[in-house]
Amino acid sequence: MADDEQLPPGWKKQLSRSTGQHYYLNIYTKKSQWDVPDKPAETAPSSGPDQVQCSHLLVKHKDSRRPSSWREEHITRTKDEALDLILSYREQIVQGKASFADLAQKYSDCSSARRGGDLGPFGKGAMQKPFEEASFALKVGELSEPVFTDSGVHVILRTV
Ligand SMILES: O=C(CCc1ccccc1)N[C@H](Cc1nc2ccccc2[nH]1)C(=O)O
Repeated sequence: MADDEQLPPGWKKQLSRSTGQHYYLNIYTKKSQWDVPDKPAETAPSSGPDQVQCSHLLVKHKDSRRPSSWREEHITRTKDEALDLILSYREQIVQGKASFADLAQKYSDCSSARRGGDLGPFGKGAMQKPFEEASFALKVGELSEPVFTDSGVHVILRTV
């Protein structure tokens, strides 16, 4: 049975009062495990990447923060109509009938349209919260569900 001194750094051997079995406590995260640890205790739960890179397709509506874009000087569609458009674009992308970059370039109401929707790398605090939370929740290559911000309705593709 490994004693504390033989354990990798950051672990403490404990005795379970309920089962009489030994378990191992990570002294940093306070997480415990039954198996004898074979590597140093992680010092903090992994908090994910500092930055992500995403492309997005934005459809604005009459209640958007700035209901104007390179495509349309005065945007009058409703939020529901914007959502319907985003869902139709998303469906075309999922079915492989069009590429994300093509549709963003043609239809996005954001100036990033000229780059196929690419926003470049960004960290936390750079974008409106709903957009940030959706972006950081995506895996690389994953497409978001519709995301609502003050700018309008987005679909987001995480690229890096
Ligand atoms: O704020 C911008 C520029 C965004 C941008 C960032 C980096 C590179 C290129 C563009 N455009 C807004 C529309 C808009 N609102 C957004 C909210 C979150 C992410 C991208 C967004 N785009 C607008 O045009 O009203």
